[in-house]
Amino acid sequence: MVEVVTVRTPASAANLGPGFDCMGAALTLYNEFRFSPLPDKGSLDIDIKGIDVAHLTTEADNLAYQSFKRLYDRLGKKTPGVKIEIDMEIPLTRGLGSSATAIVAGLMAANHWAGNPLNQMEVMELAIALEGFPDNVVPALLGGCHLATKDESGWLICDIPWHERIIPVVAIPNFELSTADARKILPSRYDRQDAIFNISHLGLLVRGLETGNAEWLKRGMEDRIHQPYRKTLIPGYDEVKEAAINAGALGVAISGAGPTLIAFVQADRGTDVGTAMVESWKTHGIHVDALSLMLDRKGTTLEEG
Ligand SMILES: Nc1ncnc2c1ncn2[C@@H]1O[C@H](COP(=O)(O)OP(=O)(O)O)[C@@H](O)[C@H]1O
Ligand SMILES: N[C@@H](CCOP(=O)(O)O)C(=O)O
Repeated sequence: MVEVVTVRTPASAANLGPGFDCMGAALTLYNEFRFSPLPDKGSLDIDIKGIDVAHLTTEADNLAYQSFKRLYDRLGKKTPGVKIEIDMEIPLTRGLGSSATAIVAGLMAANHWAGNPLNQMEVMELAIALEGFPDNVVPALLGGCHLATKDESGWLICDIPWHERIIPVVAIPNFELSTADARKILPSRYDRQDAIFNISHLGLLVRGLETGNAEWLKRGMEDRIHQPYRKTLIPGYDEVKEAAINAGALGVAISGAGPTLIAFVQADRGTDVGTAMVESWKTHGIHVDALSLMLDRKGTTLEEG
């Protein structure tokens, strides 16, 4: 008999500038998913509360259920009846990895109910395949800041040291930008100089995160693979970024596919930087919530009951 399980999964900021489709960090903002058994195989009941619930389906195409079912399909087993209660804290479609939380939670719960036939790496590979890129699901699952790369021998996950004085501040505008739409506008080929720019800046960013070095962080969050294209979808991007830097941000980048911007600050500058971003966006008629968060170091947790 399977038990009720509660899965708590953190938000994530992917890319962090030059780490497009490979690097991301888990943040202390969470969605919670409670899975309870229903007697009839294949039956489903979904109940969602919290932020942005009106935008989510409670039918079988819900991403948490799709992911839950995907694991049973992979095992060649019939999906058991399940009630999923979701408590949303992470705003939807804003570049904070809400889709990754649904994928990771569905897979983790199903794996647990099935008796853990897949190890953590196998669950992660399934999650990456469902999301299409690794930089949200990997930090969401493991916590911390991670880089993921793949070659013919499979995925390799590398943890990125994070200086304890670096605080992530996210400014979340009140409009949505779907990741699919924000990927469509990217070119499929890049100039060699742009590739070199990104490779060198990712190196700077990694060392900046490790040491807290302000110059390395500021320049290390620049990139030429996605931000120059995506900023055209984010009204006020240049001004808001400048306002954050003037208020003391160490560096600023689009969080994931946007429209949220993430600034790194030193401990005591979170409020100043958040307020500067809110005020700057206000001049474009855009309401913004600014949150001073921390790096989540635990990743996804699963508890019985
Ligand atoms: N808690 C959730 N439960 C079910 N589906 C979710 C949940 N969170 C996100 N999703 C799905 O993910 C989509 C948003 O994904 P995406 O455009 O990648 O934005 P984000 O940056 O928030 O991940 C939603 O439209 C919805 O289909
Ligand atoms: N690397 C992806 C990350 C998307 O993150 P999300 O939180 O916006 O879903 C991309 O940049 O497309």
